[in-house]
Amino acid sequence: MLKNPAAKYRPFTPVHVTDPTFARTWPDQVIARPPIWMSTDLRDGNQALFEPMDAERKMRMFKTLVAIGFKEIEVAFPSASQTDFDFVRELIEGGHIPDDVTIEVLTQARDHLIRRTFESLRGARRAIVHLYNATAPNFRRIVFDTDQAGVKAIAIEHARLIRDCAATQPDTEWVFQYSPEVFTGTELDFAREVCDAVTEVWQPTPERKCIINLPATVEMGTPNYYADQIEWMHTRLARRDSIILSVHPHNDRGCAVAAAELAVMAGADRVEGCLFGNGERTGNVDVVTLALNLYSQGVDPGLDFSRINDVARTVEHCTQLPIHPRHPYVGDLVFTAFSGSHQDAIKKGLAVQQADAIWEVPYLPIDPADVGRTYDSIIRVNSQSGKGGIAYLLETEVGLVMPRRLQVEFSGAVQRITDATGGEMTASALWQVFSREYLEATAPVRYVGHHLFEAAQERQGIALTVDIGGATRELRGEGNGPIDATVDALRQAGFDAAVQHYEEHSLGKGADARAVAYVEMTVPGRPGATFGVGVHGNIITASVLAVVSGINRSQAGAAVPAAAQASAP
Ligand SMILES: CC(=O)SCCNC(=O)CCNC(=O)[C@H](O)C(C)(C)COP(=O)(O)OP(=O)(O)OC[C@H]1O[C@@H](n2cnc3c(N)ncnc32)[C@H](O)[C@@H]1OP(=O)(O)O
Ligand SMILES: CC(C)C(=O)C(=O)O
Ligand SMILES: [Mg+2]
Repeated sequence: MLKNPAAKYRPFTPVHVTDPTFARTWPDQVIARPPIWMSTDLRDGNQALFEPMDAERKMRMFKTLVAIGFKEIEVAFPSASQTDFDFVRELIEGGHIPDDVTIEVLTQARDHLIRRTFESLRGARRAIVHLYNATAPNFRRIVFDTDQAGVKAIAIEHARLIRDCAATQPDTEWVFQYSPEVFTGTELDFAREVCDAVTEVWQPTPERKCIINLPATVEMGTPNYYADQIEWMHTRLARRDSIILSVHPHNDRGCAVAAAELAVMAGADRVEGCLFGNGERTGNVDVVTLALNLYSQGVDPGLDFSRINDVARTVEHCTQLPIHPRHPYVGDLVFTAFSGSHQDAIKKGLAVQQADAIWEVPYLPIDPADVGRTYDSIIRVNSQSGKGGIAYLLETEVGLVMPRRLQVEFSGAVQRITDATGGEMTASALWQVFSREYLEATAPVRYVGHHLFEAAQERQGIALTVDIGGATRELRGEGNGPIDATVDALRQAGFDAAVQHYEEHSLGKGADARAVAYVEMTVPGRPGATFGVGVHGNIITASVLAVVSGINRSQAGAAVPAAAQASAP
């Protein structure tokens, strides 16, 4: 890279420098309704592929665009190839175009290409013929080897030919569209001069409008510059009431979505783009993001992405290009949170969100369900996660509703693993860790069985059979309930502890339902509390197991008590 890029690159010239009388109003505008959408997936998107779509892919893309709700679809550059020409014929002759959908085709400003274009459209009910020629200074000089008058003459001459060709096919309702290619790099007054000259030929009326499309063929400046250019044209074009003002942003600087939104605020009526931003180089503007941005503001975009994954798979099939996992609204990871505080907020948000209320779940700009995504993969657990995500996954996938302090305790165990492995943990991996940590600890005490009996003064008695260090022991205890009695029995073997908190709930439903019991225990002489967990088909057994689990966990690293050793055979 150059130390002094100014030696090679020119900065963009702001509109107010070339026209000091210009006073922008777009920053105060709010987009309250959608623009007219035009999909150019089958033209600009198609011309940018390693392998342009074949007939099957084109038809599949066309039907998908129709199903989404596009009413204007640029279907081909018919004079470019037989495939494109045949596709237009197939759409018309095969009756594939719904009455409320208008097809559009592109042509260069060259006689034989225009004539071939009209041939492809024979029999169409309604069609938009899109004429373009580059108007920017470097194109005038390098591509056309001409001056302003020369490129203006090309536009006028071929606008006339289009008008005349259309007159020979009067059964079709024609709409004309003109694009001064590389509008973003064209002197504004010259762009206006050429557009005015074209509309002078076409003589549009408020009832039969033509389309003037102002492409950011190459995105050259910040989106506010594009908005200024659009507002300048919007307020200065001749026959404005007879023009649908269209924009066509590309994404060279990564700002196409912003440019399109600001352009609509600046007076554009229509936006051309592609699904998920396919298109030349860095792509055309992503119409899906634009539409769902509107949706997230409470504005119906008029395009239906309620099955966005299906649309994504179709686009990937047709373009043979992958969609990035972080692509807005559609990427595999965009409704996923890895970091702990995000997971915690999402979990809390989802818990309180009412189905018919204003969406307020933190970190998720829209409800994933609205675009056919599920909550399943929202929360994932890795080394950046905290207790919230872990608890959410175990609750939704396994049915475990952990007490809050257990969540904190268990997240430490998970953290040690994710720190060591660096990887993600699925719900089933978390359950394995949980089982190992709480349910499978059998030392120093392994539960063998128990039976309850009534002790004196209506107290609960327990005969608890355990294995300690390989020796089977029967411990007897009493208490005001089974848990208290189990604690008492284990005390006989030297395992002293007190239960501070107890919770139990069912795991699963119906005949297969089991109970899960959580006990929080303290041990004399040891700081803090420890959890024990038991899972069993019988709720009492689950509680007894929870106490044994708590004893084992609280004994980790401690010497086996003398009472336990003394009585071992
Ligand atoms: C910004 C855009 O996306 S514009 C759309 C671009 N899309 C495509 O080009 C895809 C389809 N294109 C094609 O199949 C071919 O390029 C065709 C059929 C249009 C033309 O093919 P060819 O005649 O062989 O020309 P080629 O592909 O080399 O294009 C360059 C020629 O087009 C001319 N040209 C470029 N744009 C225009 C225009 N809008 N109007 C008139 N001529 C133009 C150039 O001056 C050049 O002419 P030259 O050969 O006399 O120097
Ligand atoms: C043909 C025109 C509209 C185009 O695709 C562009 O300028 O990007
Ligand atoms: Mg383009």
